[in-house]
Amino acid sequence: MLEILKKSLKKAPIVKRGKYPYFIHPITDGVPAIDPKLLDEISDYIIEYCDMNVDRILSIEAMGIPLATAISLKTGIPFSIVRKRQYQLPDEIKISQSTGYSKGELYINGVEKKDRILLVDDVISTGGTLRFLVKALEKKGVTISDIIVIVGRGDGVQQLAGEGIRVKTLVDIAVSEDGVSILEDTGETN
Ligand SMILES: O=P(O)(O)OC[C@H]1O[C@H](OP(=O)(O)OP(=O)(O)O)[C@H](O)[C@@H]1O
Ligand code: HPA
Repeated sequence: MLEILKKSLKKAPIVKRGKYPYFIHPITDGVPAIDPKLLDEISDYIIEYCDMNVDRILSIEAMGIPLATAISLKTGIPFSIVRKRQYQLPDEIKISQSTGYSKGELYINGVEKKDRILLVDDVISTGGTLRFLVKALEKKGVTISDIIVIVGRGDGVQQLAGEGIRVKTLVDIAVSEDGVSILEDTGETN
């Protein structure tokens, strides 16, 4: 199950961003290239595993976009993108983004209070990005059917679980300066 994803993760190179060992992978970086077979494998799995009874898929710029596109094409469900750019639309929600290696702002547009959404992203590490996003969506009154993330690393999933936010991952990994290893049977979907 998810063999293309696991095989490709084991080959991911590591670079240091400050002290943070950052793995580089097609799904999390678009580098070196996204194999359509990989996207196909992942999107089929998500459609099978998640509650797809939703009005909208919500993804986060940048690397949530190919995932949401693939799922949208297969299901006919439209998707919105949480952007790093401000639009100054009347209902825009600004949130802080904090990862293991960066800080910035994200801007939510295109979701309505009555919406039921599937939230999809490429990777969770500290959980900083999803924490603020989920809280802002809940405050707006949006219903989140599932939060699905392709790769789990670090303790973000556990941290958020402790705060009542359930994140499903397809594959969990450990990352060191030497490379990526797959943690079998630790993710909720494995
Ligand atoms: O759990 P966290 O520590 O918050 O890290 C996860 C976030 O980090 C990446 O965002 P980034 O803005 O770096 O990525 P991208 O523009 O390459 O998608 C990724 O897409 C997640 O949104
Ligand atoms: O190690 C990583 N690689 C790619 N994207 C990421 N987002 C958070 N951590 C990482």
